[in-house]
Amino acid sequence: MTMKTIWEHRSHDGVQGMYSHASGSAGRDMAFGVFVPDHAPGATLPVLWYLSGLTCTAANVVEKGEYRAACARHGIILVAPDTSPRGEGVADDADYDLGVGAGFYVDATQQPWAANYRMRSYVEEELPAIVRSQFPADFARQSITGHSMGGHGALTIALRNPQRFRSVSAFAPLCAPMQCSWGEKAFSNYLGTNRQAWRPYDAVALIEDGARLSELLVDQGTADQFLTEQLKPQLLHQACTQAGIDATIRMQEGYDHSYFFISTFMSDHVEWHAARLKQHTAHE
Ligand SMILES: N[C@@H](CCC(=O)N[C@@H](CS)C(=O)NCC(=O)O)C(=O)O
Repeated sequence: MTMKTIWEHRSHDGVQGMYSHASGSAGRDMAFGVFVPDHAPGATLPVLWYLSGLTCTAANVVEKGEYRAACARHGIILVAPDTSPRGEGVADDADYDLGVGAGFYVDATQQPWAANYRMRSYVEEELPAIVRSQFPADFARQSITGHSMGGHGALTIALRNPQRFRSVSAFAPLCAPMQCSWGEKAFSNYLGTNRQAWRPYDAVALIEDGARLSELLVDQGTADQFLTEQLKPQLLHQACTQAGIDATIRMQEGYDHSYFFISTFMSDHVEWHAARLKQHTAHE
């Protein structure tokens, strides 16, 4: 496996880089961002995964997420994957909510998507192996967060892999994609019409089916234009209450769906994860 450095810049007492590699899951080169705070020679640092939303590349959060000062303060590596395969020959759609920029963190089973749209395998398996081999990452200490479609990705990946992540949070996540038009459109195209096959990709359905976390943190703007039709935090709240999951869902007055909202609460999230990443567990 060869990783290429696209660029690196010193920033906030660390190095922000953009890298790429030939991905087996996506069948194309995939770019991803990594911020590594300064650290002692030989030391390894905990990892926070950040999954992005519709229309994003790995660059949006790197440019507008404002996470570096908090990550440097807490000694946390942040990894930002792309949201879909892209490039010549990759299936696409004219709409922004399907195809390139809209991978939904699923492994597609339907044509024409199945060949390249394997973002579940990419984010859960392939990219972690690369990060582990190329960066000073302590994989015993991982947390995950994301925005919108990426918040859906973070919640569902954490619910499916509770032993792997110390903590999960999200900014304006799609809480129940099976119950909104973005999710229904994506899942019927990528996964087919059998809704049972959608359930491993829906946070509320996963909780209804028995997946458990001890806690989660969500920030949601009240002026978010997608709140009512797509995001539906009340469904996550209900599911968590019934399942005994300690869900902190903070409605933030006047904030919209943009990176102006995300960057406002980013340091809160990094700090929340840092507190959990620093705790010692029984097997340490
Ligand atoms: N393009 C869509 C909105 C897509 C959108 O808001 N994407 C969010 C994630 S769901 C985003 O982060 N966009 C990129 C950015 O703001 O940098 C529209 O016109 O309604």
